[in-house]
Amino acid sequence: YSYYTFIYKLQIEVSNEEQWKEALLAPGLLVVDVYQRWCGPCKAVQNIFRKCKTEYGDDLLRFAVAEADDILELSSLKGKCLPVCLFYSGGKLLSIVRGVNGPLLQKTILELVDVEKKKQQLGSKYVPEVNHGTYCVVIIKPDAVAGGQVEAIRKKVSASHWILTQYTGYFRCLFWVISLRSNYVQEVDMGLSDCSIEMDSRQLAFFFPTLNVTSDTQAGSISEIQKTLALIRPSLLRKRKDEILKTIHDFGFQIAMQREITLTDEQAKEFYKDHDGTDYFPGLINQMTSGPLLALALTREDAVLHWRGLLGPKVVDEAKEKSPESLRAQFAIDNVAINQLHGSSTPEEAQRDLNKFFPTEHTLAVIKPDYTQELRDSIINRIKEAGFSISQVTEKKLTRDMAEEFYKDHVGKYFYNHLVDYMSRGPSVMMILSKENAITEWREMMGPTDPEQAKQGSPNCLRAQFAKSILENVVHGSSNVQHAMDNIMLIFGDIPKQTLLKKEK
Ligand SMILES: Nc1ncnc2c1ncn2[C@@H]1O[C@H](COP(=O)(O)OP(=O)(O)OP(=O)(O)O)[C@@H](O)[C@H]1O
Repeated sequence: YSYYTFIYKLQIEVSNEEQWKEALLAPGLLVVDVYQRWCGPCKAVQNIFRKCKTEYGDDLLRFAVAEADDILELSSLKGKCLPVCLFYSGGKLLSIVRGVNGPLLQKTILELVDVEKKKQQLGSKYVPEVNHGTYCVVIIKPDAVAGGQVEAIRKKVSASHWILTQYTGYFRCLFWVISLRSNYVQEVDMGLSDCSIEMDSRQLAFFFPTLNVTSDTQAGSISEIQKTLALIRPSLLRKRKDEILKTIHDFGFQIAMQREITLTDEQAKEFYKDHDGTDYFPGLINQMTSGPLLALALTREDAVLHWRGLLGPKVVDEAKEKSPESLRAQFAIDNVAINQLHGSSTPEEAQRDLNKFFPTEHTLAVIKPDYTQELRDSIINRIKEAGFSISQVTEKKLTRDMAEEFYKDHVGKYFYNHLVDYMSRGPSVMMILSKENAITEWREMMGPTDPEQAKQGSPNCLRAQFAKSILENVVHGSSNVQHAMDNIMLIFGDIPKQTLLKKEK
């Protein structure tokens, strides 16, 4: 097309890719009526366009007609031209209006021309306004979740003008709320038959009862943080450990706990006892015991469903064929028929799985003498906030004999007598803390022995914040399972031992 046709004709005709590119690059708003050969361009919309041109007409508003068959980008509209009008600026699709809807066409043109004017006036200072009122619910159906298509769908959403603001799991579906990044209505074509998108306030209210659609999109409350168990099987762990850990991280999971472990035949059979008798059972057990595997406790919102969604089909060949993007396809190991990644199927199963690989541990925590009531309460609050349960608690003054026994490993050190004096001069708070990984996590909360070193390396730890000196360093924690058992016995005697053993079962 030429400058002259543009001036004299209301709509330029675009009939090949070159013209399409040229039309998209020109400045201002481009309104394209997409038609199909058998019905021709829509006469009714031309009247509306002419009216708009006279009313708002300036060189920021251009019209075109294009045949769906001629242009690759428009080919998805074949059979759907009712008519369909597309609105472009700077080569980007901004909005779609279907059908001869005069008021909507006029309103859309007016709003978008207005945006073009602002862009022209403000240049690089122009910031698009965000319309918080436009929300959609995306339902990702079970087949798509199980088929490992979640990530492909997420990419499509974020490549468009939509932002994922909330998500939740329900039955075996994922529900997302997406909201518009920009100021106009736009349809999203996910190009996936498994994904239905609907705009319906009843759905929103049902699945996201706390969503406040008038609030800032980022402030919407994200669903609960969950934990799930992921297993990286021995062959993958040997060959591509760093890569799979990076991928897990990239997908927004935190690794709350990890443990490398070589399972015995018995342990593997117990873990997969529901699969006993299947033809793949011997291969699975063989693979599970062929070396160390890595057990991970992964956390993020809806961790269980998200991790399952990424894994894809269980059978490696099926994963490769149907969901090549899925992790089981991406991280398949040559000549190994068993998939390399496990994930719990439900939150209940996740809890059971996690307990197997990260059993509840008990540790002895002590708030050392001279604490104030306020300090005691604030340390106990921190303990609870960190997710420990306090299985037993007592306040008691150690006798000198008990203090000597408690710190017997330090006999002969220059600070030993001072330490025994300090520990026996007033009451201490003695607690049994229970949690997976309790020993390590409580020691991390305490921080290094010397508060000066603690202030440098971990300023939020208890010793950095409350310790007076390396000797009077506020808190104690067992250093290993044996110490924990010995000291719990020393302080609490026989009864809790039985309680603890019962809990461990
Ligand atoms: N160099 C030192 N000078 C003075 N006191 C020390 C010194 N090193 C350790 N202590 C005291 O002895 C306690 C036991 O020392 P240890 O090396 O076991 O440290 P910890 O395991 O960090 O502390 P805890 O056993 O009390 O949990 C310390 O908490 C501290 O009260």
